[in-house]
Amino acid sequence: MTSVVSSPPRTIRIGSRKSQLALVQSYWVQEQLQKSFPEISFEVHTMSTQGDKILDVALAKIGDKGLFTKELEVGMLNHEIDFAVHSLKDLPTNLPEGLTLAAITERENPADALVVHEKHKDKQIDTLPAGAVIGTSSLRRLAQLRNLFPHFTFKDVRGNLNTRMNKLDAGEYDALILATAGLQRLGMGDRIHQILPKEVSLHAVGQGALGIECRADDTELISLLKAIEHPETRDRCLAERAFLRILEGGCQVPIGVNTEINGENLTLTGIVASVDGQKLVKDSLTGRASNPEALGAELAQILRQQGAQEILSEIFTEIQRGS
Ligand SMILES: NCc1[nH]cc(CCC(=O)O)c1CC(=O)O
Repeated sequence: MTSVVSSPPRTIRIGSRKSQLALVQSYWVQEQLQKSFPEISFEVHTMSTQGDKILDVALAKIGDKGLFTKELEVGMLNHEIDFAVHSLKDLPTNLPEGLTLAAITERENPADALVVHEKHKDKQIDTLPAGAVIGTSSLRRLAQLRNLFPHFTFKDVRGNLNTRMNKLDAGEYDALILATAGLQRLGMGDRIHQILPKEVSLHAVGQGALGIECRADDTELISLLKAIEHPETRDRCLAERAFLRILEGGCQVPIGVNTEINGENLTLTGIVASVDGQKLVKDSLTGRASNPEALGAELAQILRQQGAQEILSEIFTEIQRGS
């Protein structure tokens, strides 16, 4: 037989955080790629990120973006790993020089979910009693719920999903607000008591989707990764990310979105709220799904004209003062 010159089979190293959710997501991506490319070997390499180490400080006060992604990005730039799997909502809208968002996978239900203590099993978000202690670590959830339900008490909650559930079941909270997608991926979908409608809570940008980041010059890998991209999720998430990119200014802020695709059209709804839930700017825009980033940017400008910038500037000043 004549020998054929071919490049040696490539091993592709996937970088993942060590959290249970991150591992489930990374192994899912590995499995999908392995099915599409049986001749390539895909290995998962784990790394701790800053966000995994700081567990006792409210996330909103740490304020820095990229808390869950930085170490993985350094690993890619140093060629220790080839790509990283992120919960898209944890991936900053501006990536470091040299890296790119290569693919976005099909999203789970992006909505927030209400999880209740057993004693409230006959209740919904709008029938929980006054003074009910609601656990959330997100300013976005806090602001929107405070606006509609000022009679609740809101308390920060950190730790992995099991820790949070244990705190709820032990009676430290009456209910928690968590991402539907995270609960489903970790096999705790049965704890979802109510999926919050978009009138109650607009979800985070990119919630429920996975973002795959790699070196911008690794064109071979980028074309492989397209095999697991979900075009509709990508269009929706690119509109959401463009909206956030224009509005944000350096920390976790109460910004929520919803997107829907109808045929050729994409509808983006966005909200910017003050942390006390008193001020709230919300609007929707429909345009061609083929130009999602322009739509996101345009909605951001519309909300700015309606006062979003004042709300955001106030939040940045408060955080800088350390309040
Ligand atoms: N901020 C932490 C985080 N990052 C991704 C998810 C859940 C999965 C997802 O939204 O994709 C969560 C937990 C939560 O918000 O309840």
